[in-house]
Amino acid sequence: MWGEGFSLNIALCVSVPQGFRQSKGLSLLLVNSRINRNKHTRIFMEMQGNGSPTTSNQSTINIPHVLTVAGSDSGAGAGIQADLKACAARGVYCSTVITAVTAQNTVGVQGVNVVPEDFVAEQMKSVLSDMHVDVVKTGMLPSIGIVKILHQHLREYPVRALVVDPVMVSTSGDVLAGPSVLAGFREDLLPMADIITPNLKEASALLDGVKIKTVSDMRSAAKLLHDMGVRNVLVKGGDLPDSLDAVDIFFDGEHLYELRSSRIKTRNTHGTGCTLASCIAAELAKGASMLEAVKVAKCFVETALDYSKEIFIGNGPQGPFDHLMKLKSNAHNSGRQVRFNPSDLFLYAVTDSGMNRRWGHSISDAVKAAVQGGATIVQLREKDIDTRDFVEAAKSCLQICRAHGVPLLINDRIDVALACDADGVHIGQSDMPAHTARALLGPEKIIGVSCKTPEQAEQAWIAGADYIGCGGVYPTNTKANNLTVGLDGLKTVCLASKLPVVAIGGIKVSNARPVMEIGVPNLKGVAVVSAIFDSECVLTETRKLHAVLTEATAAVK
Ligand SMILES: Cc1ncc(COP(=O)(O)OP(=O)(O)O)c(N)n1
Ligand SMILES: Cc1nc(C(=O)O)sc1CCOP(=O)(O)O
Ligand SMILES: [Mg+2]
Repeated sequence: MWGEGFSLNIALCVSVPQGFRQSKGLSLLLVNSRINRNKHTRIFMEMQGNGSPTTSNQSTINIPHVLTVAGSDSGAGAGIQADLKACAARGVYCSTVITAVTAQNTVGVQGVNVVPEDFVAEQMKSVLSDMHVDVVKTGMLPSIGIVKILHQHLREYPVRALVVDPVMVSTSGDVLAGPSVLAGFREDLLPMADIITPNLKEASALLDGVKIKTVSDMRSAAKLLHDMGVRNVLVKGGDLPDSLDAVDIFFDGEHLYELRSSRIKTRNTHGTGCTLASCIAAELAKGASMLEAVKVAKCFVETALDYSKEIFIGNGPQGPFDHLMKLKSNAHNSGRQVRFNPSDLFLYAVTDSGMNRRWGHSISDAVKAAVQGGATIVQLREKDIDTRDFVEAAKSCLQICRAHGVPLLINDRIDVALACDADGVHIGQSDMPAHTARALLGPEKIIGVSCKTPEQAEQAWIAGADYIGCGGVYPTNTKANNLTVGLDGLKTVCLASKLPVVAIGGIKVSNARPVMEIGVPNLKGVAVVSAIFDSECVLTETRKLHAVLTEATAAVK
């Protein structure tokens, strides 16, 4: 509370992304924290009773924040309640502006009570004038007046992104926003929105009743909606007749992406639209790119539907699903704020038990030295170790990596990754298929796939991988019978890949530079085994390689 005798902490973001508001008159000090991976490091400035700010060293975690502007669903499957659960499941704070209160259950909507416009405005002001909101997500906007109020507030309090779910008709077929609101969407919200996520009926309504019956119609609709001023469009094809897959079309103004996932057979689909949009907002708030946010959101919804396909709540035709089931069944706290940052691939250290034995290093000592020397990601590639020992070694390495904010991946062994709650896995073309690994690990974990061709890179992307490893760039003795693709092969794969790439195979201090100099932006770094682990002093060798990579990267820029 403000006032005499009270001490108040005001947290300020140090790295202020584009569009973020900054409080006036308070200076910013950078507190560097590698653990706080989304860089929203904060400092506290204590406002004493006399109002004069004094700095303290206290640093806090800035939880990414989504504000949802939507209607309440008494059955809690959709609306504000779904948004809150989705954001909680994605580790994001969610504040709420309630636009309408609906009496609703699994049968349908029994009543709607629209909140007076003045009071919607008051809620918006309360949140936006006080809290640091990263992303606003909209759901049910029942009147054009409310759309206008939202538009005014977003102009006054700009946020980093606006996600618009143009809710018009409930899944039960009840009207939640009449045709008069369409004008508000077209004139005010779409030109401001970073993404709009209509289903087929909503896309059709926004496009004056145009018929959308096929994937090809969805593609045209996405382009037409983009022409209305919105930066990205996701047309959801859940209602597409005769489709075995759930097909969505994503258009970013340049590329059209067909995002397919398997259709989960369940009655519990109430609230999937709200959840998807909230998940997109949550991922954007955490710093993801739009395509990445959409892919994670789709994967989250698919996983949540799958996990809750047998639950039974209510007696109507459409039940809610459980957003937190995945969390409950996998109740680890990963301690990582951001799931994957491609720049983590910069210096990728891959362990080898033979080399560690040769030099008398334990796995965890070797990993510690690599991380201290500047490794930005670690993979445990232990081909000849008992599973029990592997899990134990992985747990100790995880502690080391977490302390340095470095992700730890497990090679080949999804079971070991799950057992120790590693940050992800790396798998090859003959290991478990990437889409199966994704289904087992859920949307949070990092998945890397070895690829030697553009086709494999495309498959990895479709399967939901986060990055690809491409090699052998040079001949290597570490992996038997490995095909060398060379620098040219690496470049071809990088150019074709929609995912970030790390180069691997025979890379060392003396030849790393030409790899980084191939000049393709999605080549993010090199993965090495012998260059650092086949040595007495892993720390020194890692430092040397880090220096070479840093120099080469600076030269390329
Ligand atoms: C980063 C990275 N890239 C490629 C590989 C090779 O994986 P894979 O083809 O499955 O071969 P093994 O390493 O399992 O022998 C990798 N491990 N890491
Ligand atoms: C594990 C691995 N995968 C490769 C691939 O081409 O996919 S090459 C490789 C071995 C890399 O070891 P070093 O750095 O000692 O050459
Ligand atoms: Mg493998």
